[in-house]
Amino acid sequence: MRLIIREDPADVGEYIATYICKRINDFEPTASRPFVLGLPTGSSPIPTYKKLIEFVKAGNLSFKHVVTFNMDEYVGLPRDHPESYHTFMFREFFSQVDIPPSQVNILDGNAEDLVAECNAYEERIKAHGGIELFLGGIGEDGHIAFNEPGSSLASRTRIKTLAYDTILANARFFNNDISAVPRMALTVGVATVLDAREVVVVVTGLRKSLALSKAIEEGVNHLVWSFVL
Ligand SMILES: N[C@@H]1[C@@H](O)[C@H](O)[C@@H](COP(=O)(O)O)O[C@@H]1O
Repeated sequence: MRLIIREDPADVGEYIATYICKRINDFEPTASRPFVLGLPTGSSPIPTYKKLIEFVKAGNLSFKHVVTFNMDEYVGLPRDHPESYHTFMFREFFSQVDIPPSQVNILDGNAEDLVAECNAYEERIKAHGGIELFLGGIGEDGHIAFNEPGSSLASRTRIKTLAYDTILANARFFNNDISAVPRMALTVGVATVLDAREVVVVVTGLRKSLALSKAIEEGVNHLVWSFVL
């Protein structure tokens, strides 16, 4: 694991976006050999998305041959709800870069059979040869994607009930109305993330300092995310 410290969220975004840009360009993706990129939602990756958009607009990066897999999605929230992760991703990123929508993969939290949806997602990742680089964020309680504390390190894409702390933290996106926050989500598992050839986790803000210190200073642990990364 490498810990890279930058001055503020904008610098973090610039560093990560520059890194992802280089990884994609060095990979020289084509239609038959696309770059497979895992992506998160949340406020932490927004500066990275902003920079990546700038690189695309400046002609230094293209998502034409990139296939993306998002980490998670709420269960039962309409796809066009302003806080669904579908809406978030298209608003903050996909609509502003040249990625063909057919190359975007996001879990469907309204699928009739949620278990089948999760299993099919794992299969789709496998069919693409696995994820080259998984960008992730963490919650204040140390979760990655929606793998709440206690999630198995061997976990795969599945349905998860959100921890109360996560519901509280995410209420800020639902007019601070706790009852409006979905109780369940579909999420890639810890093992799904770890299978990626490279994982980059963006951690910004004082609220994440305890989770980060545990990741850096303590051992591998299923109670606080990705300590394995
Ligand atoms: N499921 C998402 C996580 O994937 C994300 O990492 C976390 C942190 O969000 P933020 O970056 O806004 O702190 O929020 C949600 O719980």
